[in-house]
Amino acid sequence: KKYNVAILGATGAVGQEFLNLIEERNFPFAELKLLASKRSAGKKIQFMGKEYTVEEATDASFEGVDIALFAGGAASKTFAPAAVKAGAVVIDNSSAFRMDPEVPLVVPEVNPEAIASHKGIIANPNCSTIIMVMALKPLYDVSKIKRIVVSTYQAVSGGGKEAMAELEEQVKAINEGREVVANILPGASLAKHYQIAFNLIPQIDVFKENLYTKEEMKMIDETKKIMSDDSLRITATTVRVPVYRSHAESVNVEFEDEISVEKAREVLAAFPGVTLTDNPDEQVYPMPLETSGKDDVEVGRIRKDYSIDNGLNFWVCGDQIRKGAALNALQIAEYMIEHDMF
Ligand SMILES: O=C(O)CCCc1cccc(C(=O)O)c1C(=O)O
Repeated sequence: KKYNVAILGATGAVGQEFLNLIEERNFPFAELKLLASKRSAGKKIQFMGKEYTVEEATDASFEGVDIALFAGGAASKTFAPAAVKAGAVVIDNSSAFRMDPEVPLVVPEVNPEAIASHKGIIANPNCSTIIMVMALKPLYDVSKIKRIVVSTYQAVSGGGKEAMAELEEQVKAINEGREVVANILPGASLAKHYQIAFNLIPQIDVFKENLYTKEEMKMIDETKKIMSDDSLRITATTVRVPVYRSHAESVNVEFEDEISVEKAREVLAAFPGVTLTDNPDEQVYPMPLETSGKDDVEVGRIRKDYSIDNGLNFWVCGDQIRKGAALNALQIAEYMIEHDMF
């Protein structure tokens, strides 16, 4: 069986990755519609030997569409109702519906059982959340998690193509002795912008009343929903780093019971979508340059946290555009096809 697919936000970094993955994974599509804002409409995209013209998204765009892949951003809130009404299943990479009790928030390797309760929209979690829960799930199955402390080192790709271009341009300007310009990071709509080249910016998205950023609160709130455990104690610090495509995260976990490093390595190595990259004797550990372009998240630096009972530390890296966004969303659609849920 083949499915009529629409990609909303087809011209952005995530939209482009959807196309790469649809081809690479032989996703069974019949018709393919590329939708974007008025600004990008009319753009021609070559895909699998055919030329597609990007159309401006309207409510009518979703007639006859079976699977609507939303790359993210504000358009999701605008068009999700019409897409659902047209009978499409929306897999939305934006935060618009993630915390809606009617909307499953899914990482297919972690909580696939949540998909069945969908009412037309399935939410793709925030990239940093996806990457972290891929490592947490196999460990949680061994012993219930009490508390998580995570610090992230997030690639500029999370700020979109423009943020990637900004890093590249700043490095060039520095090498050529030209003035360094910052217009995008830490966020295009924020009042102040800072150089990211050779710098770290401890702000991703806006600050909330509680002095956390939206990105930090997403990791906290979304992880509880995905793990179905509101008793989880989580704190997060999310930082922008001068890396192109992969996010890295330092995670500290306190469990109910002790888990040995050996046991942790065993269950992580066995978990689909995770690669164990952990051998200090050989200086082997995950690095963003290595995980970019790959499907799996990689886990290493696994060690006991001797400062508490039943604690472990680990380091996890994953491609933010791939498993952090487009791959996870496409895997949700693949799961639904495999389990005949359309
Ligand atoms: O910056 C990063 O490294 C990740 C940010 C991802 C992101 C960017 C803009 C808007 C949203 C959003 O949907 O709210 C999201 C999201 O939460 O997926």
